[in-house]
Amino acid sequence: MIEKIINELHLYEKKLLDGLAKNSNLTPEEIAKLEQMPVKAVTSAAGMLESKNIITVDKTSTDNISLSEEGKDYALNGLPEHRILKALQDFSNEGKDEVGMDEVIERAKVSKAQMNFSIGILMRHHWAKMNNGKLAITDEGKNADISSLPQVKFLKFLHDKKQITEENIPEEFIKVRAEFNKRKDLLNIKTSQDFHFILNDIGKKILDEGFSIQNEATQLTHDQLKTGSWKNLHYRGYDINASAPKNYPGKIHPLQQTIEEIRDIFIDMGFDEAKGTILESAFWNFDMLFQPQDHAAREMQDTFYVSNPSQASLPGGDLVEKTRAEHEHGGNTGSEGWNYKWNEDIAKQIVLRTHTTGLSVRYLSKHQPPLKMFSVGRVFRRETINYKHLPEFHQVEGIVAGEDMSFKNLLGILKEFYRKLGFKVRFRPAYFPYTYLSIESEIYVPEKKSWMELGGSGMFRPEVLEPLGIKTQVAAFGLGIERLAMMRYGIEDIRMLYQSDIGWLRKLPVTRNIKNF
Ligand SMILES: N[C@@H](Cc1ccccc1)C(=O)O
Repeated sequence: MIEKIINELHLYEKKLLDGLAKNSNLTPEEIAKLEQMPVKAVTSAAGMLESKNIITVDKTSTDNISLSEEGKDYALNGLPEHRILKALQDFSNEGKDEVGMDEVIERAKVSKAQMNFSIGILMRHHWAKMNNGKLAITDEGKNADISSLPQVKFLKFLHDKKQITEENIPEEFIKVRAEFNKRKDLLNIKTSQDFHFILNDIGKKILDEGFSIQNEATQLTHDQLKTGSWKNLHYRGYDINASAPKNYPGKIHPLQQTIEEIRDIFIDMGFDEAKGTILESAFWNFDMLFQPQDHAAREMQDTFYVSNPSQASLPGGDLVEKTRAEHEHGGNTGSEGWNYKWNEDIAKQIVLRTHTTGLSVRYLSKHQPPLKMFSVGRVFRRETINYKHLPEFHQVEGIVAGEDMSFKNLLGILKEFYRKLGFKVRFRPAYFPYTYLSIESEIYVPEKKSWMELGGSGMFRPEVLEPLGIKTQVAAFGLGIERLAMMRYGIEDIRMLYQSDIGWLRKLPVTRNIKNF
């Protein structure tokens, strides 16, 4: 029985017992020195031994009392109430038994607050009374011997001693000591802990039995393995209950995770992925989308314009002239167009793309229907930042073009896409210069009790399709991604997606795909 206990003792436990065998009155620091181990190891080994009922740890805490800075000041210059009493005594000796407050304050060198606080004490001791707003000294006040007051003596005592433990305070000061407890900031009290280890019966038996202290092998060396000396080493047992540090494995950022899932969904639905650039000419970003050159979205306060490079080149062929025709008079579509003079220079401006829809028309300029294309990318708008707006965010853009493509098909595609992500959305009529019919998808946010816009879509207008030579219907959509990520991960503020505060990220599960969460 005892042997089993001894076998299970850790090195530091043995060392502690060994120390106690030499002298049972040692402090943790003394044992640490004697047994060559850290003090912390002594206290934690003591805890282990106590839990095994081998020793008892007797913890005593001692309060060490000393004067605070304020206390020291009072020890040297007197407590405020005593300084006031002294001032009143002096005034009385000069023949003045009633003195105005301000005069007393000045002579006693106390603050107004100290004065207010002291008046109560002076009256309680019957040293002074208030008389028409003046302080009047009493006979008791006149005869009081300040230097023999217990408060004065105790302060002086503490000042001379510098520090004293609670138990060693002399009898005569016990009452003032308690009184000082009620006065804030006079005393500093530091509590120190003392440990005393007492061997229990099992502890004594262990020492009678005796044990050897072998240093334990922690890391095996090449040599020990080669020579076979590892066979004779003493190994420390594993403590499977020991707490281990928390592990935070790397994981894909929720926004990236959402993007990858969206990609998977469109690829599953048979879409081809296209990629574009962040810098885009106004021609592709706006003009090709039949967005008039005086359209509000093109203003500086909505769009980031790039000054270097200052101009984009426009595509060759007749695309530019056809676009001019759409804007000026609607081309051959039967539309009137916007009825203004289209300016090539404005189309040459370079912007940080405000949407990914420019990419869709670029794609249509190179590919003929039937086709299904999607693209994920960053877009930029001069937005005021708040819980659902950022000046930079991601969109998933897409077009579906084909003979039988209809507006109903578009609704079906959108519905299916959101369903696959786990969302139910509603559609609201909307307006975009380049689509008709146009809709906006919205999702309900219970926390905000309101609907949040997720993105626009619609059927490209003839004015968009004619210059491209596209003869079929084209359904198009451009959907925000950050807001979807917000909803999926229960984030109330879109900014969290871009903050380096990783607290909330750590709590997320380490799954690549949480499609059916
Ligand atoms: N480009 C629009 C969305 C959209 C795309 C395609 C068609 C219609 C609307 C936006 O940024 O909000």
